[in-house]
Amino acid sequence: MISAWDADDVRAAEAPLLEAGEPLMDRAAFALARQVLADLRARRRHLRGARVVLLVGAGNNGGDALFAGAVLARRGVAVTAVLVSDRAHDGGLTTLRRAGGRVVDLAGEGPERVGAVAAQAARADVVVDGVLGIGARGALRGRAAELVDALAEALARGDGPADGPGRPWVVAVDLPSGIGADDGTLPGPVLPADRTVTFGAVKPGLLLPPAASRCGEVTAVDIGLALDGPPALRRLEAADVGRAWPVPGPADHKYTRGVVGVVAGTAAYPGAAVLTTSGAVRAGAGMVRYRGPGAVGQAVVAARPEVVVGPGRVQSWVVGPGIPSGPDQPPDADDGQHERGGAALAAARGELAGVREPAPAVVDAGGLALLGDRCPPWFVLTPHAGELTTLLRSRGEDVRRHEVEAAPLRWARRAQELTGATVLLKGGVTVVVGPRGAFSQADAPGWLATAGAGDVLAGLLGAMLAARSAEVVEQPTLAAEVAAAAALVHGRAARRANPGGPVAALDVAEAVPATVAELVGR
Ligand SMILES: NC(=O)C1=CN([C@@H]2O[C@H](COP(=O)(O)OP(=O)(O)OC[C@H]3O[C@@H](n4cnc5c(N)ncnc54)[C@H](O)[C@@H]3O)[C@@H](O)[C@H]2O)[C@@H](O)CC1
Ligand SMILES: [K+]
Repeated sequence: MISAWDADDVRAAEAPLLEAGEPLMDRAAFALARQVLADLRARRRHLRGARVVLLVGAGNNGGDALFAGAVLARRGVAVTAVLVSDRAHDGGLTTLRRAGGRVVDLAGEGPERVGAVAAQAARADVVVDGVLGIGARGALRGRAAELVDALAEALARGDGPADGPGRPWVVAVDLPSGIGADDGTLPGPVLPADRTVTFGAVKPGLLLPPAASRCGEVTAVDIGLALDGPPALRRLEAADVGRAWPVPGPADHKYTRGVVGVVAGTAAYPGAAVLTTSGAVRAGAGMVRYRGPGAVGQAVVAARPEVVVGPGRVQSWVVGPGIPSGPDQPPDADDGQHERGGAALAAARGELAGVREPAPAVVDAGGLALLGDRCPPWFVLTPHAGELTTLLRSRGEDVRRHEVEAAPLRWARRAQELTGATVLLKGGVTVVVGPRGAFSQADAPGWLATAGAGDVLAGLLGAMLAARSAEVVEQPTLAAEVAAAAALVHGRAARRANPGGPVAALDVAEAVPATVAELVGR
């Protein structure tokens, strides 16, 4: 598991150590220098003659870069520090100069000089981005913004060392300067990094869209901070999911494995019913019950003879894939699925006459229009950004889709607060928010963005919730963890279905059993 802490928590953990005189910056800078040396060695035969440009801001982030630059200079690397602010870390600057580093001051310079320096930096072997760290407030401003803009443009054009592999390797210090450390937003220009060396703890912004795609490989360095509060964000890894997977024993039967009830698909969209039930069957549900129009039920059974059509005991519900949601739908276009979905959600709340036990529910697509005012945390909503926008707007938030995409954690959290449910926001990186704690999962290849993939995820998640039905209802935080695990399995199954190439949704479902076997076999 990767845990990430907000900037304030990192600062609070640093404070007592700094007071005690612990050399945190030395540790950070030394680790940064070691990583840059390793990256240089991977790219060229000799350190001597290698060129490193440091982009240096006013604060301690720039200090880290300057001290690391001094270590590099002592190893024979040609180091140039470009100061983008009126101030720079005094000790760092003196140390770099003593080690033989050059300093270029951009304070008071015009756009021409900024352009020339950017062109020089574009010919370095490594650019170290130490403009801003966790002290950043809003978008990069002034000279820093101009330089980063010019350099990002030069790098995108492919200007770079004639004898090198095309362009410099960019290493961000703590985080790519100008991203939102806590929320992964991109308020302004950012120099995309190939690697981010982050100190003390991973910051949530490094794991969250849209900033995560600007961070490259994230290398976390321990500088001795004790972060003992709960992390702001977590990311499950394969071993976490393997450990938690309920592997059946000799005493298990279909009801201990979990029965998934699926309300999905209509005559117009029968495929969603096939894909959702396939996802649930392939994830190892004890049994899958389909609830829907007869003709769709026949298609489901033809594809998956394991599925039982009709009512009966259910330990988790999946409501909504392939069910229309728009107000412009004629009332009979849903083949009775809204009514079945409403009954399923009432049963899942524990409010249906004759149903004693509440049960977890996955609420997807058209099911989202069936939610009441407040939901229990064992309801997992699985919208994409467009559906989340509709949900938020229906609850009074004046928000547009592009705003949701620009700050997915913020808006998933808002939807969690407004509904009480657990929210899984689908995307290239999946964000899950429960009543306490959030996850981000980046397991899926881009190829997974294909019609029907979400239906498979809904079925897969339904099966995972059914297997731990009572626990999920009892522990308000568990649904989010199970949802994050489902996103991991889904993404890995897509990779397994066709490594490096296109996948169809049903192929993803078919790849789930082998994916799970690999996870639990660890
Ligand atoms: N506190 C510590 O002891 C440690 C801090 N470390 C480093 O220190 C960093 C935090 O240092 P600071 O708190 O000095 O903050 P930063 O270095 O992130 O930047 C703060 C400075 O940037 C300016 N600034 C803020 N927003 C700006 C914007 N949008 N455009 C232009 N300038 C802006 C501020 O005026 C301030 O002077 C961490 O990210 C990490 O790299 C590490 O050395 C480890 C130890
Ligand atoms: K930085």
